[in-house]
Amino acid sequence: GGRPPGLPPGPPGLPFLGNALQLPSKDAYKTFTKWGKQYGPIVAVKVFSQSLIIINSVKLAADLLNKSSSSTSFRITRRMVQLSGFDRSIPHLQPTTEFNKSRQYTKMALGAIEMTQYEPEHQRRALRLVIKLAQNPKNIYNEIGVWVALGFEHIAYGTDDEEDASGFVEMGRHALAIFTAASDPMIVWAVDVLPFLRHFPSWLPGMSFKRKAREWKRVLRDILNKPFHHAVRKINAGLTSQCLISRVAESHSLDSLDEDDLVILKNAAMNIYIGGFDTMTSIVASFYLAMVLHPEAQTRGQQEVDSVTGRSRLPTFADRPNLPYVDCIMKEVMRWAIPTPFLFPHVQDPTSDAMVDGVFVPRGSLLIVNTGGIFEDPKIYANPLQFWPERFHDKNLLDPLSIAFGYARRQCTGIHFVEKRLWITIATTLATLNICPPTENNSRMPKAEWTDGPVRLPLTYDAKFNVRTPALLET
Ligand code: HEM
Repeated sequence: GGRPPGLPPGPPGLPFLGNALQLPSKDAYKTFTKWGKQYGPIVAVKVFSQSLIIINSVKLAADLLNKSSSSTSFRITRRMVQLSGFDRSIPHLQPTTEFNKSRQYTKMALGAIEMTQYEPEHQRRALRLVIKLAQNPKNIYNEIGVWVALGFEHIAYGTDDEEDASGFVEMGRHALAIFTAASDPMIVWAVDVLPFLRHFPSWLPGMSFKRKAREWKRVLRDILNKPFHHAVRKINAGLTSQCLISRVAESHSLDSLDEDDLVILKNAAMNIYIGGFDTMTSIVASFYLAMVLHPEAQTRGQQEVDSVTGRSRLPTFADRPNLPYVDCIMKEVMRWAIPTPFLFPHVQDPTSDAMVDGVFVPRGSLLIVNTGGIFEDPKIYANPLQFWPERFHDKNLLDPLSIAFGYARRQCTGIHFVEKRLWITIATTLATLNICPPTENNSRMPKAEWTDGPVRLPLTYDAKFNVRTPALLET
């Protein structure tokens, strides 16, 4: 059939399959950028019967996802997500009352005010990471990953680091791996394409998804319940520090929640706990990678921090107005190494088509913002592949943090957390460490390369973390 008027242009596809065979299996955002150059800032492709609208323009993204957010905040329904029970976690909830409630809960722990009250804890935890890296530079990823996980465990469930003997970090990682496999828009499970398969018994060939879904459900049940009950036991014994569960206990009393509210609360806590594992590990690891590769930026950052602290104390949030270059580094890391190069697709209301800025958006289309492509657009950022924090002295330049976290009512619930935790981690690192290549002769210089997928991480690399201000690490 012909294209409806107003449907954006795009690569021609095959009958039935549409553009399925052209869908990139690697570096999707680079293919989206290439299509953008070829067909314009908005591109339509079809995979089987599913329309994808790829947005390569900041203005169109805002018009579609902010201004028209009441009809563009849906999510795609994935069978594996439903079968395994992850459909009640925020990224997959449709914009319903449950969705609003769940986001309301996460705000009680991650809101702007809560994150400001949490500043002393952000400072303590940034210092803890720096000490860990100085002590054990052999396994950067593991140190950062465990540090990230324990940080969220504290915010969601009020646990102290020592308590992780309970194994919640491993449990969280396992649950996140499952969530990712079930949700990855580039992985097509047979049951997603041919939904009737779910009615077949699991012992038939090709039905392994059923067994998988059952196994995943068990993991999900543990991650929803075990840390939650641990928190409740501690609250009842009067032992917890402030966390999501304790805040809810104070404001509503946990006993007053009905069965359904309890499920919503457990899912919200779980979303706080594992929602930021990969993105946060990615951005922190990319910051250290940038420092290894760009000693000039590192030195400039260290000089700025030293000029404010006199090397006699650690930086604090009160210093932020006097540390503009630290802000530049944060923005540049987010731009250069965006963990989520194409957001998490929104979906146009499955019951109605839309016309936005003269663009026809068929009902149920996947709306994919190519953030990674926008961050590498030379018309916005000169020499985009270069890591160069100084570019952000220009106050008119698009702030990457203003679009990296997505749009309107689906905007990332972790945004205030990241803005605080990442900033203080950068400032504390500059104050205390020299990050160097792993060998003197630069023979094992890390590369600026990332894994593929909806959340990308820098490829593993080695670095040296030399302490430059030992007195500041003595706590
Ligand atoms: C550098 C770090 C992070 C980046 C780049 C990031 C990015 C994103 C993006 C692009 C989305 C999709 C927004 C949209 O659909 O418009 C998202 C959603 C989400 N993020 Fe983050 N995120 C980060 C950290 C975190 C953290 C720390 C948490 C929690 C502690 C978190 C929890 C969530 C949740 C629950 C959603 C789903 C929101 C919804 O569907 O309504 N993220 N994030």
